Amino acid sequence: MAVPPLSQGAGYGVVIGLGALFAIVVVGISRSLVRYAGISRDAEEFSVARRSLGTGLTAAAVISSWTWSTTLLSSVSTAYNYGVAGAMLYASGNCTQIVLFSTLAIQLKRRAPSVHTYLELVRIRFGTLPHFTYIFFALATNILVCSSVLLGGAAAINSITGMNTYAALFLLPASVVAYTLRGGLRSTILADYLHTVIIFIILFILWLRAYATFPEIGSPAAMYDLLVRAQRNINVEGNYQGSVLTLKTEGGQYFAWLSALEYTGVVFLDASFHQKGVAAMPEAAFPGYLIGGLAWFSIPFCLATTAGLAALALETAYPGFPTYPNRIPKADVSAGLVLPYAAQALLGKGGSAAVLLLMFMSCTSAISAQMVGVSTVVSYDIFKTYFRPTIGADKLLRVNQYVVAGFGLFAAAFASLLHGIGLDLGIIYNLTGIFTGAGLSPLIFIFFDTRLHPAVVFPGIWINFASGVAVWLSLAYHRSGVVNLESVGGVVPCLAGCGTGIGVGLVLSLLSVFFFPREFAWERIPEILEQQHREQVARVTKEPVAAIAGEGKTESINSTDPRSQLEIIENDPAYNKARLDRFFKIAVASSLTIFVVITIIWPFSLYRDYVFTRNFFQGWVIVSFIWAILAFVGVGIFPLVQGIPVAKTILFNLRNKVKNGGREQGEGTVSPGAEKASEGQSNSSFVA
Ligand SMILES: NC(N)=O
Repeated sequence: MAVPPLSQGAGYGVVIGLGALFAIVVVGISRSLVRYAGISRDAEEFSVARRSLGTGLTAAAVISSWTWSTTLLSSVSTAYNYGVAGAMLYASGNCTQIVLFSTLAIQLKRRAPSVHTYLELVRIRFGTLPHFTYIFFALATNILVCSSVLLGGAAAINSITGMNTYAALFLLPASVVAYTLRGGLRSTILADYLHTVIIFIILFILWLRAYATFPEIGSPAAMYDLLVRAQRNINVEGNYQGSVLTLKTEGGQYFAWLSALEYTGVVFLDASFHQKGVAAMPEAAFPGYLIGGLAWFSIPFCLATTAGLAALALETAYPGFPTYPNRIPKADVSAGLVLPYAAQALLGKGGSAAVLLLMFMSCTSAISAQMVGVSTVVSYDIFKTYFRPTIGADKLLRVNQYVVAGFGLFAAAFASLLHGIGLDLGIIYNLTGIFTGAGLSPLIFIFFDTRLHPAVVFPGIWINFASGVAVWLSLAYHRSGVVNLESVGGVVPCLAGCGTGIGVGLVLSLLSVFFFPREFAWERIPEILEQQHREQVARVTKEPVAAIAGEGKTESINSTDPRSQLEIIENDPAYNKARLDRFFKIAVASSLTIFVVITIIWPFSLYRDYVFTRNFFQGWVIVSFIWAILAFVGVGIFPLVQGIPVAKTILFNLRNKVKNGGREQGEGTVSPGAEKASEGQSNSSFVA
């Protein structure tokens, strides 16, 4: 590994200092919203932001919770491995599941608008064992995601500053816990927004440096020439003519399909994505996911087309490249270090500092979303459901907070364990699908079909999982003659294992739907909720169910209870059935179109015996930059514009406070004059 360009002090300074600064800023904004914009603090606000997010913040939340350190590091490594195709295929393989997810978000609003997590829907439909099965796979997904985010981030920080990897693994989550504890979903989204803006700014700087001002490159045409020259030492196995300038890539395709499948599993099973769908207003869910997904595409596409190709062009040609005159060692590529090396070559210490910032931003924004997701699952799906069914909103908020702190510690310890046994970002990235594939097919049927048999969920998902593991390990052994970290982390065995889990689940689901249907009526949800609630209370209080029923349901209802949410939502015109049906149709049509265009037509129309010409390459690079600019408008500027009414409300109330000599009108008070502004709350993405 090359000598770290920055000091350890810089590493600790960013991770601890910037962490503290972010915590202060975000807690400050969060307090202002409570004091001056009428936002209250309880479990409902903590977990689903009162289901009030507008389009802008939903989009910002989606892009930032999908922009992991893994995204930045792996996309650049993939471009380094497979050339221009790697950048494009990383982006396309990981983008469309976000857009496709918008259909699940709307469907949940149409069919089960009162739930906080999709796991509640599983329980309503199938009961306890299927519920626990999905809780297991949902939490496994969160743990794998956090591990890969932390492992990639800590490895990069270690290579840039020499900071101890274990220290980075523990300090990165620590700074997130502070503001997540305080504000829950809304404050993590506000922090995410700030992170995303900074990530885009650094992306623009890198692109402009590589393609406009860097003396060794300086233009897309010069990059092309350097790549052609570098090609003399490079033969990418499986690429047309071994070229880094073709989209015909076998290895890149395997990688893209592994990404598409395993990360569809991640997005659909990870409670934090559903949570943002739940938190979005009905009219904001689809456009929020659409803008977020398309904007996200630009980050790996533009970044990898810049840094991944710059690394290929410079590593053996430019003495300022950290590994010059050698190619980057394989282990460093797998650990995700191509991005820090390229940034250092392009911008010197400034580039290393930029990547350090990128790592901090992307790790903390992803981890905060994961923390809120996990805390919501543990508090609502485990604690409230099985231990304290009548718990109030305030007490549930406490549980949420304990879980946030506990999960932060657990994630750091687990990632340290993986680091200790030699698992790096590349291996975790590949094997994630073994865990996320098993539950994917049944989940799609749970959302979109009413005939699934409970046995397909339990024990069905365990059968899918066991089949996936068997195929994965056998193929690893068959290809390498040995089962070790290297063989089980290979793309092909992992793709086969993930595909098997999904495929077996699909076959079982179809068999059940066509031959053993178990009809479910969505209209029965209120009745089932009531019955399940009575059973939970009876189990905890050890009273007969009939006695609980005699108490009358309102006595044990509070704002965290899906039954009360159902009543609120039923009276909300935003949840009008015809309106939701229309959103659903638009979401299905648009997301399928985007899937077909971005994942099938675009890459496969160019999957031919073709090496980019200089002109084509220039156009390609310019498109990557324009896409990033449009994305910034969507997720950087649009949320700000939508937030203006709430900013006005806060300023109005602050001014009143100053006029009244520091006396407040009361916490959460919105003055009459400002009410007009806060009417925009439902449209305003900063509160809303
Ligand atoms: N978020 C991903 N898959 O990079």
